[in-house]
Order: sequence, then structure tokens, then C-alpha cells
Amino acid sequence: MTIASMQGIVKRYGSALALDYVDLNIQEGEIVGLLGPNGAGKTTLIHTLLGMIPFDKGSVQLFGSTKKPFSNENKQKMGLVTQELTVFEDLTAKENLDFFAGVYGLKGEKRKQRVKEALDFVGLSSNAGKLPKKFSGGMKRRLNIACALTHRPKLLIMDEPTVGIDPQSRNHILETVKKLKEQGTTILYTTHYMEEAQNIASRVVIVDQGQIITEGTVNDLIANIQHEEKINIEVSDPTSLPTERLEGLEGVRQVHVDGSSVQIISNVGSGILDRALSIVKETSGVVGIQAEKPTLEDVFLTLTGKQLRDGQEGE
Ligand SMILES: Nc1ncnc2c1ncn2[C@@H]1O[C@H](COP(=O)(O)OP(=O)(O)OP(=O)(O)O)[C@@H](O)[C@H]1O
Repeated sequence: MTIASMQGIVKRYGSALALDYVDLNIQEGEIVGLLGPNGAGKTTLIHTLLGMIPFDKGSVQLFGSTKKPFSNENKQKMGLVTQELTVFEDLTAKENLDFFAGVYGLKGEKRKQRVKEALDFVGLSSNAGKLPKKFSGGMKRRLNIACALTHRPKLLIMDEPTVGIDPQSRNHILETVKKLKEQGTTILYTTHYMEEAQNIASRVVIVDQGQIITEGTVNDLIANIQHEEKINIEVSDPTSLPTERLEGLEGVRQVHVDGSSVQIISNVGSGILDRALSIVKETSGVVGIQAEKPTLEDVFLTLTGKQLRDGQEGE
């Protein structure tokens, strides 16, 4: 079932075009990784989908209904983890959660129970009574996520939830996202870290300059741009490398020797690894093998001619 979709969305801020005829469909149960550089339009797309900002053209459908996408009923089925932390520093972790649970209309025992569950889910139970100002960046992020979970949203939208936190907390958050998916939550996860999208997304949507430039599974996107395969074999005796025999293998395009390593470039799917290895083993002794696989970074580079992460480190 399609849980959320947008068709032909155009959004301008004054004369600047932030979304340029965007079509997007999100199916129940998937994690859609929305990937793009800073300023690509990710946050604007999310805010449009949530009905938080007006748009100039197009339409949005949520939860299968064609009428009034932004009704209170629909909004209660969505959760947003904002890019900036949305927690109150002078309320304890538990009080923060209780506040947000109240905003979503939860009451009494159910509210208490959901607050407890959400704290537990993000691993903050033992810090329930502490103030977030005593928390590390990663703990604050986890609290921020928990605040969006007490009402058990069907669609959870996460806007760059791992920016500026340490790798351990990042892994914790990625595991939490996977757990939510297992429980049936549909997730739209925006990031400019391609490794994250590669790690958790069932499907990746890449945006640049307000347009969706490609979408698909990570494997499909990579296969679409992959025109050759590269294998590097490290050898113990490079003087006797049988370069000509390697060049003669079906599917091999080029062979380069560089010091003690030989690089073999071949056609996609030519499956030369076994044959190349047995030839090299006979004469030169194999010390190590490395196969170079393209990444989402390469997909972006191929499609746009620029790096996904230009000048974005250290945020
Ligand atoms: N309130 C606003 N007023 C004017 N321009 C805006 C506003 N919000 C966003 N923009 C512009 O719209 C474009 C898309 O911005 P948006 O924040 O959606 O991108 P993003 O992909 O989420 O980037 P980031 O990763 O930096 O959050 C950018 O050029 C941005 O400068």
C-alpha cells in the first residue's frame, strides 16, 4: 500500500526554486533513504509532505486518502524527528516525553506506558530523571527520536538525525531505525551520508537542486552506473606476473601492474576473479585481493558531475 505520495510538487521561496516538480511514492513498511547534498531540498520536501509549509503546485496524498491530506487524523499517524534538536533542556528526559505524548493526545496509564516504552526503546531508561543539558550529543538525539515515537506513528520522518554525533551513537540510532522497521513503521530518512543510506534504506531517492535525479535500491542504482569491474591483486613476486595471459582472458579490458599489485579491469559480470587468481597464483603468489565496488557517492558523481559531500565535513 502507498502510505504517502506527492505529485508534481513545486515549492519556491521568493524567486528561489526549492522543489522542482517532485514526484515521490512511499510504500508501507519501507525505509526510504532521501539522499542529497546540503540545500538540495530534503527538508523542504519533508515539510511539504507533513503539511507544514504551503507549496506552489502539485498534490500530496497520505494513508490512501485523496481528501484532506493534512487532517488531524492523518497528522496523528506521522512523527517527525527534526534536524535541529527539539527537546526542552530544563525538563528531564521523562518529562520531555510526557510533554510530547500529551501533545499527541495520550492520557493516563497509556501515556505513562508509552513514555516508558519510548525511553526504553532508545536506551535512555536509566537516564529518565536527568536533564538533557547533562546529556552527550548522541543521547540528546536519541531523546529527540523518542519524543517522536510515543504516539506510535505509522510514518516516521527523520531529518538528518545523525548530523554531528559520534560514530557509536550513530550506530545506535541506525539500529533503532532498523528495529522500528521490523515493527512495521514506515520511515523516510534523510541524510547526506551515503553510507547511512547504503546501510539502512530499502530504497534510495537522490535529490539535487530540487529534483529527484534517480531512485531505486542501492544495488540497482550502482548497477546502472557500473560499466566495468576492478580487481586489485597483491602478489609476492611481481617480476614474473603473467600479464599477457591475464590480458587474454575473456572479458578483460586492461591490466596494470603497479609495484607488487596488479589491477585487472573487466566487463561487468564477466566473472574473471577465479580464472585471474589461478593464473596469478601459479607464478607470483597471491598476498591479497581487493575488489573495487562503486558506491552511492559514485552514482551521484556520475549523474551530476559533482561530489555529494562537497565541503560538508565537520558540521
Ligand atoms: N525559509 C526559506 N527561505 C528561503 N529559502 C529557503 C528557505 N528554506 C530553504 N530555502 C532554500 O531552499 C533550498 C532547499 O533547502 P532545504 O533546506 O530544503 O535543503 P536540504 O536538502 O534540507 O539542505 P540541508 O541539508 O542543508 O538541510 C536551499 O537553496 C535553501 O537555501
